[in-house]
Amino acid sequence: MAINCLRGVPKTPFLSKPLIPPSLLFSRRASLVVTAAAMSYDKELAAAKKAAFKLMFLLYADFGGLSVLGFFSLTGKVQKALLQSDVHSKSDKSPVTVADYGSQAVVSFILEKELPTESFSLVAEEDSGDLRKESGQETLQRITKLVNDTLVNEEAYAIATLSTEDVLRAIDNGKSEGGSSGRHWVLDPIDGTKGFLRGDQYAIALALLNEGKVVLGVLACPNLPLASIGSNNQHSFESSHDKVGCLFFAKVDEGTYMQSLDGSSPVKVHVSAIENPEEASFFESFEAAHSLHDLSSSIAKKLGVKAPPVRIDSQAKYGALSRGDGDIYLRFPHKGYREKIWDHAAGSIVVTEAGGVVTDAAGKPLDFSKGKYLDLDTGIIVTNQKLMPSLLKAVRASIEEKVSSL
Ligand SMILES: Nc1ncnc2c1ncn2[C@@H]1O[C@H](COP(=O)(O)O)[C@@H](O)[C@H]1OP(=O)(O)O
Ligand SMILES: [Mg+2]
Ligand SMILES: [Mg+2]
Ligand SMILES: [Mg+2]
Repeated sequence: MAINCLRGVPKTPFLSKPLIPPSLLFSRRASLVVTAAAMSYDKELAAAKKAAFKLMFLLYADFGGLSVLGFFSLTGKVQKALLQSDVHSKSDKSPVTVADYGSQAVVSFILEKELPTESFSLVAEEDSGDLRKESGQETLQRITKLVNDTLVNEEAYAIATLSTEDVLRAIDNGKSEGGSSGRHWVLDPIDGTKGFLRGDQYAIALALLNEGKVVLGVLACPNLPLASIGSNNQHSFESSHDKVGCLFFAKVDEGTYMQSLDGSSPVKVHVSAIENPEEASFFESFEAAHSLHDLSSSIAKKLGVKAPPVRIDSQAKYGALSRGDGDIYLRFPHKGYREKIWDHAAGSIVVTEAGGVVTDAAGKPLDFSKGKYLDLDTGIIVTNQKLMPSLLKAVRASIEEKVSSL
């Protein structure tokens, strides 16, 4: 397996925290240290992984017959074909499916049930507006069935069958505005819906913000092969016989881990250690409408990158980069597009905890504390620490060239 990894599971963070020196006792700093020590986010991570794994099994293309969790009457292939056939268009013309809504309802429901003592705030992509209209009733019935099928084995929740109203409420839990104080979950229920519909890459991306910072992220990529998807290895994931389905997870200061669907232990992953741009490869969006491919290729040329771009959908790019499949991710949306926090929160912690760097085109860290939008300069660039200075230089030069040619 071409992954930079060390086998092992995360250590219990309590054991590695220093004791508080007497001089700090009763001071404001001491209370901050105590608070930080108390915040292991273990149960939050467990809840987030539970929701993401359930959805991975639900959406996994070649699930057929495998009944590890035993909660499906349909095989994955049939299930997924049904989900992919039910597509609607949102007001911004982007597609939304029963899977997007169903995934948001399932995550919202599981987080609330698993973390009953915490106040619950969720910033998520979908809302129930269209499902409350007459024209949305059939779709709402299908979503409700999907959610009930997914939760059927959760006896511990002691729930009766969920009604359509329960499902609408679970989706609308995602209406929080986020911000710089308190805790907020951030969810993209299906990131890369176009990739999902094509049978290519997509992700379920869930992160937790605390005081405006991402402290935990789970990125489930049901179609991502366990083997590297480096630049010489582009193929149709659906037809691949390789093992597919990877879940990445990261907690602040504890590294990034990857887990497969077969129940094996998580492996620690690292970004690549490449220093020479000539040996580097880069990821960008599959959809040209999502990112300026000509700007990326000008940057790559200036840097001296020789390999062609690896074009894949969704935050699977962050996951692949976190395990060293590629070295750079370039994202330059068309003018006027505003990036949302749910498109980067989980991916960014997965990469930074694996040793990488995520900034805007000006080299500033992403700021997740401003509500549902990221307020940033021009684009998003991701790479390892060694390559970042020369990448930033190439980005600046290419942007200047582009501006002066207009
Ligand atoms: N016009 C756009 N420009 C940039 N990103 C977009 C645009 N429209 C949708 N997106 C979002 O970009 C992300 C996918 O980008 P990519 O696959 O190119 O990396 C998704 O989050 C997608 O939303 P969605 O979550 O609805 O799929
Ligand atoms: Mg969408
Ligand atoms: Mg998205
Ligand atoms: Mg989405």
